[in-house]
Amino acid sequence: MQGQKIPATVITGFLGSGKTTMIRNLLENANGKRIALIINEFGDLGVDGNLLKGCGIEACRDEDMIELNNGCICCTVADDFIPTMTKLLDRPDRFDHIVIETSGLALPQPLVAAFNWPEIKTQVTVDGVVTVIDAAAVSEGRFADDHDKVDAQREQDESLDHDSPLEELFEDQIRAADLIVLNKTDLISGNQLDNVKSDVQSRSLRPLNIVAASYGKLSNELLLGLGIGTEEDIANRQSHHEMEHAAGEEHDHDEFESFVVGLGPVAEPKSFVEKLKAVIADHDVLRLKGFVDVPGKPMRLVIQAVGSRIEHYFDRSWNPDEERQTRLVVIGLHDIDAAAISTAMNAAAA
Ligand SMILES: Nc1nc2c(ncn2[C@@H]2O[C@H](COP(=O)(O)OP(=O)(O)OP(=O)(O)O)[C@@H](O)[C@H]2O)c(=O)[nH]1
Repeated sequence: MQGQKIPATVITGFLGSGKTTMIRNLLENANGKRIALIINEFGDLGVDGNLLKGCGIEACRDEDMIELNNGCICCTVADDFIPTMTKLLDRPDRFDHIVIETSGLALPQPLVAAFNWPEIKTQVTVDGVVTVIDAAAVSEGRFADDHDKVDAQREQDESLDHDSPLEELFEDQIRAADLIVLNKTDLISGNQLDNVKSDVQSRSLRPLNIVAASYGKLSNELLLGLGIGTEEDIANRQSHHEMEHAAGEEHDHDEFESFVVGLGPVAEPKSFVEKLKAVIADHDVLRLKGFVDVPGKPMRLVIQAVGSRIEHYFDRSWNPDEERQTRLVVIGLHDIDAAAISTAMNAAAA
C-alpha cells in the first residue's frame, strides 16, 4: 500500500439534495472497505454527523468520522480542512478511501484545489467530485433565476453583484462535477427527468456524466471508482465566484443565513410538523432539520425539511448520557427573519 495514493471522493450538492442519504447507502455497501468520512455542515448543529453516528452500519465507525462545523469547508480550507487531512493521514491505520461531504452551500473548487497542497498531494488524490442534485427541486424551478426579483433586490441593495445566489451556487457545483447524480427521481416523471437533464447540461460547457437515482442508491463501484484525479483539472472548472473576483479574495456565504432554534418538548408532533410547514412557506425557509423531544417517547424525533417538503420519523432512542432537547437548524437567504421564525416555531411547539 505504501506509495499508493488514497482516493478521496468529494460529495457536494445544494442543501437537502440527498448527500447524507447517499453516503449512508454507500457505507451500508462498504464491503469491508475502510472509509474515512469528513462531514461539513453550514450551521453549528451537526445534524448529518449525528444521524450517521450510531446508525448501526458496520462501516460507520465513530472514530472514522470527522465533523467540520466551523463554517463552509471552502472558506476554512487552510484552518480546518488541511489540518484535519494531515491528522487523518498521520494515523497509523490506513484508510482505503476518504469521503468528504461538503455543506450544501460550499463551492467545491477551493476544496479540490487544496489537494494540490504538497503535504496532501503526495498522499491523496481526488477520485472524483460527485454533485448530488434534487431533481424535483430543479423541476419545480427552484434554481431558475427570477430576474425581476434579483433586479428589485439590487435596486434596494447596490452591493449585490450576483444573480440569484441559489442559481449561481447550483451552477458552480455542476461545473465542478465529475459525476452528476440527479436524485429524488421518485418524485418526478420520466419527461420531467429529461427536462432536468437538459437544464443541468445546459449550465456546463463540458459534457457531463449524468446518472439518475432515488435515495442516492448507486453502486459504490460507480461512486468511488471514477479514477479522475480531479485536482489536476480543477483550475479549468472555475466558479462564478472565481471568475467575478480577483484571485485570492476571501469567499463568504453572506447571501445565506443559518440559526438554531431551541424549543421545549413537543407533545403533538403531527400538529407541530403541520405548523412548521406554514412557517417554512411564510418565510421562504430553504432547509430545516434537527431533533425533537417528544415527552413519553423513548426515541428522538428527526425532522427534515427541504423547502416545503417535510419528513419526520423516530430514528433511535435518546442515549442515557444525552440531554433530551428540541433543537432545529434553519437555513435561508440572508434577509430571512430569524426572530419571527423563532417566535412562530415556539408557537407551533406549544
Ligand atoms: N423523496 C425523496 N427524498 C429523498 C431522496 N434522497 C433524500 N431524500 C430526503 O431529502 C431530505 C434531505 O436528505 P439529506 O440526505 O439529509 O440531504 P443533504 O444533501 O445531506 O442535506 P444538507 O446536508 O442539509 O445539505 C431527507 O428528508 C431525505 O430523506 C430521494 O431520492 N427521494
